[in-house]
Amino acid sequence: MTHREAHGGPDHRGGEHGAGEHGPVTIGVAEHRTRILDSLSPLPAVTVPLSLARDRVLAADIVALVDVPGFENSAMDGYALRQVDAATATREAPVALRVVADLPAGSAVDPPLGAGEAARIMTGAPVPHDADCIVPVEDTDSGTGTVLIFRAPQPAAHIRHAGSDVRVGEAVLPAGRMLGARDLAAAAAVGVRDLLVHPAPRVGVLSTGTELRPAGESLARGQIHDSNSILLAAAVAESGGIPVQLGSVPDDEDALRAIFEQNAATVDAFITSGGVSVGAYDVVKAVLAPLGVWFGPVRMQPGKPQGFGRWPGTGVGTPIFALPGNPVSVFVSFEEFVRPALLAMQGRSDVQRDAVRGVARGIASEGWRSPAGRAQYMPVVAEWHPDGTLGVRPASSGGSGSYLVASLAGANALALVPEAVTEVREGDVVDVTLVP
Ligand SMILES: Nc1nc2c(c(=O)[nH]1)N[C@H]1C(S)=C(S)[C@@H](COP(=O)(O)OP(=O)(O)OC[C@H]3O[C@@H](n4cnc5c(N)ncnc54)[C@H](O)[C@@H]3O)O[C@H]1N2
Ligand code: MOO
Repeated sequence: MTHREAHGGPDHRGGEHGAGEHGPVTIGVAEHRTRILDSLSPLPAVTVPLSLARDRVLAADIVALVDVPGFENSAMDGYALRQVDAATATREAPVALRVVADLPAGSAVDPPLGAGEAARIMTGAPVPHDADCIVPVEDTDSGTGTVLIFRAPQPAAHIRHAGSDVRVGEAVLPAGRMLGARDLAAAAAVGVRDLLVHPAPRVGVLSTGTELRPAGESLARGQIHDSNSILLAAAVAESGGIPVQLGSVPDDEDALRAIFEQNAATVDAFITSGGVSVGAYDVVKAVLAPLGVWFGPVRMQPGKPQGFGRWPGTGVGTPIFALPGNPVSVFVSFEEFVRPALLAMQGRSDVQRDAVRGVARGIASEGWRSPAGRAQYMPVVAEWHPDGTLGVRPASSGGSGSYLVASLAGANALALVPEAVTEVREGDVVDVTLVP
């Protein structure tokens, strides 16, 4: 089956200085993200115990401090013996050997074995130097004084050799790796206790708006529940950061300034929402723009008004992501700018999610519209169809409306409609990013 690419309308405008519907639009999504990433470095590495290293990124290569296995040991519960002593053994004509030692895992004993002698041995116990094979207990009568061997062993059977997994000094984990369960197990096995990693960024999350009330509180006319700080804190945690809830401030410049001042020394970044557009009460912009924080429209929908810069302080200052107030805009902005930035601060190089190809399906015949000259991020439901294609349809009949916060929860992906494309029709192919 072939599908059309989603297509541009006659009025499409792209390019560095294309115009959106509401005045000049001068910067694209990729350029804004690149500027952010270029201005950030991984947080200085710290030493942590293995128990605190999961999901952290290694800042230095790990090499083995010990051989793994550290010594020749048995792969089976059974008997350690000399292979020549049991070379003729069959079930009909078993070989009898004298059991001269009993070796559980952890035993330090190295019993001498003479001709016709065996040691009972458990999985993981060191193989006596005089033995050259293990006979599994299933091939014996399990005797403790004398044992009958029912099957001739192969040379070196069931022995795990020292260093056969990794040798002292060999590379085990490279710097830059995000540590998962298997990595931590490997580090522990090769003798490492503490690791040098990039720490989790502490991220101050702040909502702005006099209309905001905490979740669950009753609302007077004009008031809404603050959902952005809830979304952002959870998204920070999902991205490996430590959210620090700084609450919500009314549209008051002094109150906002005080929050930045009080917290700049103890967080690695701030994320604000609201107050960045062109309204009369856009306090975030009012407080930060004079300090050199960049504000401007990005060619995207939703998420057009963006700010990024630093709160001045020690060193280069504390990065601030000033996101627009609309909840869907907040989510899309986090995905496109903040998440990559937080991953980069953690030392990750793979900071963007992979896109997959989807096919617009089950959408009204007129399709969905996308603004000319802005990349559209449409919250969609993406699901596999029996023909093997990934079907994609908007999660809400309201499309990419940036206030549709409840419907956003029903999406499992964002469809990316390029700047030049003004309409997506049934059957069109679109890029899709699956989101948590
Ligand atoms: N004349 C213009 N008006 C607007 C423009 C424009 O270009 N010209 N852009 C629109 C776009 S696009 C967006 S996005 C918003 C961004 O505005 P702000 O960042 O200044 O955000 P606010 O005005 O403070 O809030 C917008 C919207 O979001 C709601 N909100 C705010 N904070 C929260 C929160 N914590 N939880 C839930 N909802 C929140 C707020 O009540 C507003 O409804 O500007 C457009 N206007
Ligand atoms: O760009 Mo605004 O973020 O659409 O609602």
